[in-house]
Amino acid sequence: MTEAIIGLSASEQQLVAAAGDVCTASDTNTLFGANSDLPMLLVESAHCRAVISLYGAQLLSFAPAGQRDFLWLSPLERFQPGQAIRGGIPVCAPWFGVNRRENSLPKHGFLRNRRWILQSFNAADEQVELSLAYQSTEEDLSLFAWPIRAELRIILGRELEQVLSISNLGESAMPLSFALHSYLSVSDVGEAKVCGLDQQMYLDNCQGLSAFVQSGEVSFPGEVDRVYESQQSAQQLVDGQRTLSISGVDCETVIVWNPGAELAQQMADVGAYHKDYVCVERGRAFADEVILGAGERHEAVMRLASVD
Ligand SMILES: O=P(O)(O)OC[C@H]1O[C@H](O)[C@H](O)[C@@H](O)[C@@H]1O
Repeated sequence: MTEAIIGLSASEQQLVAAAGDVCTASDTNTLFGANSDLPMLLVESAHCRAVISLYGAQLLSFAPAGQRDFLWLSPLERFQPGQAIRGGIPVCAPWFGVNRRENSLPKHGFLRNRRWILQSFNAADEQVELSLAYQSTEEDLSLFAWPIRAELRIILGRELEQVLSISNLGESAMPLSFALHSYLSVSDVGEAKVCGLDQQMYLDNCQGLSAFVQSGEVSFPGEVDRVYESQQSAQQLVDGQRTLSISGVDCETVIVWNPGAELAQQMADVGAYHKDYVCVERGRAFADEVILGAGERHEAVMRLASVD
């Protein structure tokens, strides 16, 4: 057994071994030269290359063959256990942003800071599909009173699909908000535009969540932090020669975020690299929050595709 798979359980190692050349168990030191050894999966198929962190069930890199990475991962990231990884697609749940009932709780819930379990891996001709799961612990109940089970299916082909499902294992109705918080790579945030939100109402998180109406495309002259509720259609991130489409099912809240130069300077893991990404997130938050009855489950799908 090599050092690289020490962080995996026996059943995870079996799944990786059965996948053959398509999947390799690795770690943050091997892949990113970090001073840590968080377990990572490297997927290399005929159609794409991807890196998945078992901490947070976080896809960190996804590049279809012949294309540049869809995702941004901070070059300053240090991959320390218990700290959210800056980049890729963090799973923010069971609440999004500041908890609106108890604002002292950690931002964006706890799922992005937990070790998920690899529960299946299937490689077919056109795509690779893996699923990761997390079931909340006694410790989590002090943060969120309802026990939950979360499952994330990651489907990797020439496009990317993520299916997040969260079940309420408790005995009473549970408030759920969440986001698949995609950090999308751009060549220059100053030139990037997000289309598909014209004339939509948004809550401006830079102005105390006051409501405004979007006029035209979203551009990024400085800090932008906006929440568009109840969006049924797709958005497009236009970045020079590349356009990415972001769409979803049962995740109608779209969050568009870039901290801008000034705020980024105060973020140790962003700094000048804020120019290299735009977040176009999909989830359910604010007016789109879900109330899940005892035993109920919510499933959301997000798709990212290049439309060049
Ligand atoms: O720094 P984090 O906790 O990862 O949050 C990063 C960002 O997430 C979302 O996009 C929010 O709308 C922003 O207000 C927040 O700054």
